Amino acid sequence: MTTSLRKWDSDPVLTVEHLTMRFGGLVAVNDLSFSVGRGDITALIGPNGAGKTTVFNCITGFYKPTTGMMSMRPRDGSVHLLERLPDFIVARKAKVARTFQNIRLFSGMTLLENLLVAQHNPLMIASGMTILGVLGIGGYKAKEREAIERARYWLDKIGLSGRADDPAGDLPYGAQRRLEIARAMCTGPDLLCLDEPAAGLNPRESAELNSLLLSIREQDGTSILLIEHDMSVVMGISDHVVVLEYGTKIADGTPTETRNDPRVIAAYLGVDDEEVEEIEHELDEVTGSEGGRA
Ligand SMILES: Nc1ncnc2c1ncn2[C@@H]1O[C@H](COP(=O)(O)OP(=O)(O)OP(=O)(O)O)[C@@H](O)[C@H]1O
Repeated sequence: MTTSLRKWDSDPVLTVEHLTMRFGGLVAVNDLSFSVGRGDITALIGPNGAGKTTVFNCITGFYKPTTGMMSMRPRDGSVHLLERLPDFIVARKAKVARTFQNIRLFSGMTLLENLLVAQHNPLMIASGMTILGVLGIGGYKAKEREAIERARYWLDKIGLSGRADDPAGDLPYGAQRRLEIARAMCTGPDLLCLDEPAAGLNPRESAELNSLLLSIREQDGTSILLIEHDMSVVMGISDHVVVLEYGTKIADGTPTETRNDPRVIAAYLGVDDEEVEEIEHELDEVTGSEGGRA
């Protein structure tokens, strides 16, 4: 990818500037700035405790950051400063959806019901919160039909149409993960934030996940920000990788650039600062030159 194609510079959907999050004396995220390109798959990676989930919690309004600014620009041309919004407005107006590290489906509800619950807000608004909605007067019936169609579209896309009426809790683990992504997509987001979507998946499920995320990017035009430890997912499908260590950004670039960055290698191998130069030297020998790394 050449510099001119870096969407995160030329057309960012999300810009995070000088984000800091402190918990008492602990600085979980330290003066972090990065952008997510519109239509890109961006991976936020780093060792355990690096601050990745905290960044997600700030973006999605679960935490109010200590300092910093996060601007979200959905396709409708609006601009939203996420640090000023409560979480339900982040989802509804700024069009940011998320999944969590631990699956949070309604396991007793059917697959279809899980996808309809995600669309509860627009349905309530269409009902006018009145008896008219219950009677099917006004736009409620049409909105309800749209919600069912959207749910069926996503069930089809994740390959689970045949199980629409089964309880979500009966699905195998990998299918539950896909259902969570479908549920987030039913809210019509411009930015989909996924917290370790490949955790616990076997290689076949991991490959299915990669295809699903690529098709979300290509067919639905939704930008994706994902936290992931599975390097086959990160390196296989990402356009852009941002690396954190102890809350601080240590690398930001294409997958190839970050994979070969000595600071990233050092962070993952857990080596000391002095050893980074040695690794840098070894990498130069392998790649032939400084420029060969990118
Ligand atoms: N609500 C909280 N209160 C206090 N400390 C917190 C809170 N949330 C996170 N932390 C601390 O902030 C640091 C970053 O945690 P975070 O969960 O963001 O890391 P992570 O990179 O997502 O880790 P992992 O890959 O293990 O999920 C850790 O030291 C964690 O203990």
